[in-house]
Amino acid sequence: REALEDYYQRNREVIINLAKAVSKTLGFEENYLEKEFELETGADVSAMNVYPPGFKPNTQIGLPAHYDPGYFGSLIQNVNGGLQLNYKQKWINLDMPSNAFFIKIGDHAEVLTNGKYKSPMHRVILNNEVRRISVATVHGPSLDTFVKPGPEFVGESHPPAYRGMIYKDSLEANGYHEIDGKSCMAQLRL
Ligand SMILES: O=C(O)CCC(=O)C(=O)O
Ligand SMILES: [Fe+2]
Repeated sequence: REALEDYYQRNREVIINLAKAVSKTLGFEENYLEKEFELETGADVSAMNVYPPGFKPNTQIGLPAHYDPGYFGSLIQNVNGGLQLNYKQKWINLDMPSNAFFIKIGDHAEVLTNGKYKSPMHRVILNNEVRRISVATVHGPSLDTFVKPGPEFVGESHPPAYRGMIYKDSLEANGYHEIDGKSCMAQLRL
């Protein structure tokens, strides 16, 4: 329990610092994302996943294709291999050592940036030999935050590509992170 608390605390420090760095990269002041997503009361949800070894060589699905809500998603795992990201309609294996920390863009960063940043579709393939354990955390805005494309990302050549929604409602649209291939993105895309 102590180790987990320590992990989540440090995890959040990294995430908030990354939010500052990304805000600056986007050309804003460093608290831009923290303000837009009201991160003082941000809602993080974490899942600990255990995947058994597979029986057939690298084909069995451990977790079907889906998108994650939130602005960033972070991941640690005990063995390399398993997570695949969809890029240009192809599945790419994430090559990530077991001592690494992986962060990806979530659906609500895609909405805020009006599609400038993309939330990758991903899935998990069972490893043949070993059991895989992962801790995946969805870093979300405050539950009451209304997330819509930021005015800075909308213009004549960039009409809004997503509708706005209260974060809590988009979690509901997402089936509260039930993995069934469904995503709030289907309802947010215009
Ligand atoms: O176990 C993993 O690598 C990913 C888990 C995941 O995508 C999730 O919990 O949303
Ligand atoms: Fe996921």
